[in-house]
Amino acid sequence: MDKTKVTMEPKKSGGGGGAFYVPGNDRVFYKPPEKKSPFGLHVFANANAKREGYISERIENQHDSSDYGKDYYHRRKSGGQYEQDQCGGGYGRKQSRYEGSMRKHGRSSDWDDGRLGWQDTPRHSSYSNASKRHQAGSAASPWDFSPVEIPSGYSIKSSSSKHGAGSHKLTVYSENSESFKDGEGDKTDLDEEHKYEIRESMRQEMDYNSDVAWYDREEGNAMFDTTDSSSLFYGNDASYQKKEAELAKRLLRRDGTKMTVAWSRKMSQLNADNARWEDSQLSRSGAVSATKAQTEIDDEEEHKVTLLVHDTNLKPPFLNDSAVFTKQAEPVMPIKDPTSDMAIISCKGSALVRRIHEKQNLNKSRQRFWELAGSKLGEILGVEKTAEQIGTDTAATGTDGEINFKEDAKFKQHMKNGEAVSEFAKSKTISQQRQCLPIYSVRDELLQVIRENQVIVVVGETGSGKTTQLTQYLHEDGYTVNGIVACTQPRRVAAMSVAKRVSEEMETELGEKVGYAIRFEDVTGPNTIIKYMTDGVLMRETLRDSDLDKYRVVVMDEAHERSLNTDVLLGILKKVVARRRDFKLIVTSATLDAQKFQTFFGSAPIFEIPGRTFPVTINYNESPCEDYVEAAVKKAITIHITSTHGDILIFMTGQDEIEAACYALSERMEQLISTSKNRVPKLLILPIYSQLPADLQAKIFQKAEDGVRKCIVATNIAETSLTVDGILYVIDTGYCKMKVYNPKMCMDALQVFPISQTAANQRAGRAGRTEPGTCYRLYTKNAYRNEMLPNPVPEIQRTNLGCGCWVLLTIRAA
Ligand SMILES: Nc1ncnc2c1ncn2[C@@H]1O[C@H](COP(=O)(O)OP(=O)(O)OP(=O)(O)O)[C@@H](O)[C@H]1O
Repeated sequence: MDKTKVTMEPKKSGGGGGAFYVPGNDRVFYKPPEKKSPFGLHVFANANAKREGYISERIENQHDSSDYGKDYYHRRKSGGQYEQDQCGGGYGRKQSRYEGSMRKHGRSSDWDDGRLGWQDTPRHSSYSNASKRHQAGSAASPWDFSPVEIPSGYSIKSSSSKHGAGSHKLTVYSENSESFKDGEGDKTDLDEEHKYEIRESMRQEMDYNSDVAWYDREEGNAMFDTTDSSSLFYGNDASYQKKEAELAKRLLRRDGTKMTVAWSRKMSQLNADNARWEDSQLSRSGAVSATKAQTEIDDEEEHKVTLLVHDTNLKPPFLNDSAVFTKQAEPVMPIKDPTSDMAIISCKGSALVRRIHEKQNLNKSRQRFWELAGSKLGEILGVEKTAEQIGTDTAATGTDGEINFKEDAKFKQHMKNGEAVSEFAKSKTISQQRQCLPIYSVRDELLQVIRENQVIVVVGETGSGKTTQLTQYLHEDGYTVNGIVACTQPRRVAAMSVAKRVSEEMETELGEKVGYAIRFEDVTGPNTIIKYMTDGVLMRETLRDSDLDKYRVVVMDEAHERSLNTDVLLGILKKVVARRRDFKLIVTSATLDAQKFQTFFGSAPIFEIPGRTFPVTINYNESPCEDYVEAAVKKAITIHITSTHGDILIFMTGQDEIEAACYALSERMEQLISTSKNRVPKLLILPIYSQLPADLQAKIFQKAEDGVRKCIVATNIAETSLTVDGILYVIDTGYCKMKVYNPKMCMDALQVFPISQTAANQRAGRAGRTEPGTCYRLYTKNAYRNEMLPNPVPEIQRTNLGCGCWVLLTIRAA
């Protein structure tokens, strides 16, 4: 008989764990202080004891352990059914179920073949695996019966080392065991021996496990549902198989394949997230006051670090409601009368724009739906990209595959030499054209005033030659011998186009004697003596060189626009003028509001340029128009049909309106061509706004084909300094977008407002530059006089000054 005697002794070592001592092998096994084990004696014993009414009997006899042992052994001997159930039935099944995990730990021996009754508690890892599996389906613990008070912690000694290290076990003999077939004497001896062994071992193990169960239950752990008769250790085979099937089903995907560990984790995470969301919803709704706190901390949790960031110190003061940084609670509205027709119409916006947007969005989504090229489906079906799509994709990509986002913003490569369109330009040489300008008649007086004064304010009508001629006169008068003559413009397109024109007049390459510098593009060289630039670029240069040493004269053009950069620059240049005696400043303005500049610079002389190149006829609407975009489109079509020649320039407020107007124009032209019996001349529709790529912006300066009329739809970037040869008609809607700072929201907002009278005159001035022109104002004369401000509200009064202040602080620090 292969028998191992096991005796139990009180624990020698402290702590919750115990030592397994195997005599003859002198090997001590540490038993970890586990709280529970589904494989140990306690479970087996408790489950069966409950079935047999053993526990109640045991409680009755707990003061007489020998009797209890006897009773137990007696029943073992006589209760055949019981023995069979334990050794060959229920437990056999249980053992086979967990065989894998046990063998993993090298416990394979003869007691592992299912014949033997029970075995010691598995190691921690197999325990934890099993517990994890059962927690999913179990609601209560098998230790849920009343616990018995017993001393905790015992060590177990094995009386035999026959099975080698690690094969210690408690043995219960089965009926078909060899020992039972031996003689009666042997049997009696064995009975006596096992009476003690079983009584002690059973009691100690059960006591230990009951103790564990007691503490475990207190902690809220539940491994097995004692109320569930189909629980694992109750031996209900059908329900066990059902649970197995459920578990297997849960580990399968919908397509029948097995779940990977990652997927299973994902599912668990998803379930956990859902549960957390439900908890938060419940607590928010007030249905529960708090959720149960997690008391168990697993290994992963231990490694997690929770960072608590207190935002009280990080919150910037301007986000703190208590700090007030402005005394002005209301935004400064650049509007004369908020109840006027124009103000109300500007708030309502254009109905045509809304209609077209809806239509375009619908078309776009349809187009996207059918557009297979470039998509995955397109690749599968072999749909190739069109040349246009490839061009768009690779336009900004350089030879090495790098993306150059600034490439599109460069004007120089797109600007071709201007071809004359008007009779004025065609019939006269450039020098003759220059001599026709109003400024030419006052050239000498002007130069004399400049020689005598350090700061001069020059006022003149649109097209009188301030921008293009003044710089050349200064060059001719010797101001470029030891310095550069700079001319600032509020807008990039103006700086670029004027530089181009002056380089043509001076018969030099753009970038040589005459150049321009705008954001992302510096077309100047070492020989540059006349430099056009945006006011923003000059302001940046003052950060590097506060005295602007390389400049001899600075012409601040279109100062009446009162952009933020212009106003800041005026302040900076005033100091430069004070520091440098050789420096000259000329401020040009299209309005008679020049006294302000005069005063600012300490009674600087104002020089007026009389007259204009060509007259401009102004036409007003008889009544206010509700939809100015619709009215502008109609007016353009009317001009196109009724007039013989001359290009059209329409002013809109922004990109969305421009796109809508271009769409409506092309749609109506198509209708016109298809319905008209007479031949309708072509209309070339050209949008221009600041966000448009430079190549498309440059198109407005190119001559259209013969017999084709250009119709430019622009924002106010075409309002000043721009000369497009051939423009005879200007359609002025009377509105523009302006940035206004809202102190309540602490943000700038871009809103549509009626323009000022000065701006209206500037718009009209885009016609009549190379031949007499007409301006159609889509508002009444009364509105011009009473609903428009005479001058625009300076940007410095209506926008956020954060950026300007930074610049000034930087200059002061430099
Ligand atoms: N690209 C061009 N093609 C043809 N003529 C041009 C061109 N640019 C300027 N001119 C001529 O030069 C004139 C003066 O233009 P300039 O821009 O200097 O006037 P301005 O007084 O600055 O006007 P504004 O204040 O409106 O900018 C124009 O009226 C026009 O006759």
